[in-house]
Amino acid sequence: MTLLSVKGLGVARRGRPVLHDISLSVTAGEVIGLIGPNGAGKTTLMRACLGLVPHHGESSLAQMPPRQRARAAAWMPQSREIAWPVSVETLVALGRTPHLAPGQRASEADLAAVDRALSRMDLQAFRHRSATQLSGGEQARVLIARALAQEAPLLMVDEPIAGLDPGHQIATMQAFAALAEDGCAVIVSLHDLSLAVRHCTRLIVVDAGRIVADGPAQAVLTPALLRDSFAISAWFEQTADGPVFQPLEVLR
Ligand SMILES: Nc1ncnc2c1ncn2[C@@H]1O[C@H](COP(=O)(O)OP(=O)(O)OP(=O)(O)O)[C@@H](O)[C@H]1O
Repeated sequence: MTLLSVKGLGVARRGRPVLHDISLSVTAGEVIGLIGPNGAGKTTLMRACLGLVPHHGESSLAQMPPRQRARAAAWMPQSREIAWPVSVETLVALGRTPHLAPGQRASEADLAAVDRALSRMDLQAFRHRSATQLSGGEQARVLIARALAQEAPLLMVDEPIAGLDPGHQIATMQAFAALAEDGCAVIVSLHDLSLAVRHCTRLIVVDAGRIVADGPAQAVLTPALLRDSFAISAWFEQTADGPVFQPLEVLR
């Protein structure tokens, strides 16, 4: 099942084109790692797909009315700001808003979705803590949990694992893989190519506002692409423990 279809998407910022002619489709079961150097256009691409920035071209999500879109896709932006000192549980429950009519209280099913999200992000012990009093990494996990609680078919997350400790980085990527196995899809932007290689079914490389590669890690992360887009060399092997990727040198 196709969960996102994009054709000829482009974005200009302050009159300068930053995204050019992007076409892609996302299918249930995929964990797509959106990778590329700083300023390449990853955030802009996700925001344009969601209709959050002016764009030209087509995105199936951008065309939906906001309420329908919020049920079709959950979005966790890069900004980690939590403004209100509400409990973790209350904040994560906000993820259920698209499923509630105005004034409607959360049902047993909504509370169960909140529990699942807290559990997936290892936050049960934090349930009653004030979200503003958590560490940066803990707050990031709360915001991921809020997006998970939405239980939308497509999850779009912008650098969700930045600032998480190694165990929670791996567990978060595994949670995304489990969602995909359950028939959802995930688009995750990230800079950690080692984790991208191990946990994503597909990598999309954005460079200077264009998709320059799209496919399985082995086909995408060639020495030439790593040199041209990331200016690095790397060691990349299929091992008995799965694919292992280690950046080695800067080539510039
Ligand atoms: N509001 C804005 N006004 C002007 N230019 C912008 C704006 N937002 C983004 N840009 C520019 O658009 C380009 C793409 O930015 P974007 O945030 O999408 O990159 P990114 O790939 O997500 O980068 P990073 O890995 O550093 O988060 C950059 O050149 C950036 O400076």
